[in-house]
Amino acid sequence: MIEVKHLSKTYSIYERGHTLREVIKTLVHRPMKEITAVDDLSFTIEQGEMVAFLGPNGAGKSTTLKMLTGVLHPSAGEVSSLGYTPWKQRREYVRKIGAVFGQKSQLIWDIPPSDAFYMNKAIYDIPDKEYNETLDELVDLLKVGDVMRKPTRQLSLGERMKCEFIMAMLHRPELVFLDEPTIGLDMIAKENIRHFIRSMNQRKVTFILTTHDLEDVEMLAERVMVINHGQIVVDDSLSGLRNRLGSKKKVRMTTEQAVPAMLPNGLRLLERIGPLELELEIDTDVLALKPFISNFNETYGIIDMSIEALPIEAVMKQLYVESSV
Ligand SMILES: Nc1ncnc2c1ncn2[C@@H]1O[C@H](COP(=O)(O)OP(=O)(O)OP(=O)(O)O)[C@@H](O)[C@H]1O
Repeated sequence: MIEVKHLSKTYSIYERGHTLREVIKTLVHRPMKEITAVDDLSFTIEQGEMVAFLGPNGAGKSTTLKMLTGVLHPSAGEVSSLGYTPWKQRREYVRKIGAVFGQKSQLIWDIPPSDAFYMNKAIYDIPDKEYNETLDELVDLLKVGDVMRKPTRQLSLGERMKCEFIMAMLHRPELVFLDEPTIGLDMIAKENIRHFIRSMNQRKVTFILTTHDLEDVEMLAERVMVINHGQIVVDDSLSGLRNRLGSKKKVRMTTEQAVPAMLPNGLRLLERIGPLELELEIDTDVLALKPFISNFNETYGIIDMSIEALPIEAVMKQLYVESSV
């Protein structure tokens, strides 16, 4: 469905001086500097996949998405998406794709979403029957029957985001790009939006998602692509990514006596919550759970304890750090 081969993007920017002397010098001669935002990316995405595109700030995610949506021309490489070269056949291509940007609205501030939907009907040339059926279905799924008739400016962020999704899905796109789709939403609104995305994905709509919200990733993604410095660091299933932590677990415990800062091999202090309460990371390949528990109980007296797998956040932190050196 999407085939990306050796995709690269280099931005040329003017270098600015730091000192007044340098700034004056650059008024006469402005030296150029090149920034490689995307560096030789190759991957394929099949129909019906739900892929999270992750990476630290400045990793090259937005630049990649802009090339995949056809907004930006690459410096090198090829993309075939739904049979189109996005930046060359943009007019035809945008009829097949949808996009929701958490930080950018596609609705019009002073008019109700229902009117904006009708404008999209005209833009995409959607036949009456198809439009009415799709709208009824989406309104029902997202429960925005009354909301969509109020001017957009009067809507809460959660209500507006639901309408943004309707706007993006009305022409029944096969492929949808989501950029931070749940940013700023409360827990209930996030869950509603995630539920909607999942139900569309069950109907074989392909989603490519970029987010810094790892809960979005845990709740939605099946495949995770991590990029840093414009290159793919990891391309794996969500469970495969979790397994990378393998034998590491998070232990939270309250003891009768304070645990000192110096810890045996295989243990790492994550957080000291109180004088007698702390969170540790244990690598069970180095230190097995059984001797760790009996040893700690004998020495410090365990009052309370919980052990759980490290969250995806820990994997990501490790990956970002490793790929930055
Ligand atoms: N229009 C531009 N001109 C020059 N440099 C740019 C431009 N857009 C992005 N960059 C640079 O390219 C690199 C990648 O930026 P990009 O916006 O793709 O990262 P990102 O992964 O989306 O980051 P974030 O998570 O912060 O949105 C950064 O170093 C950025 O400064």
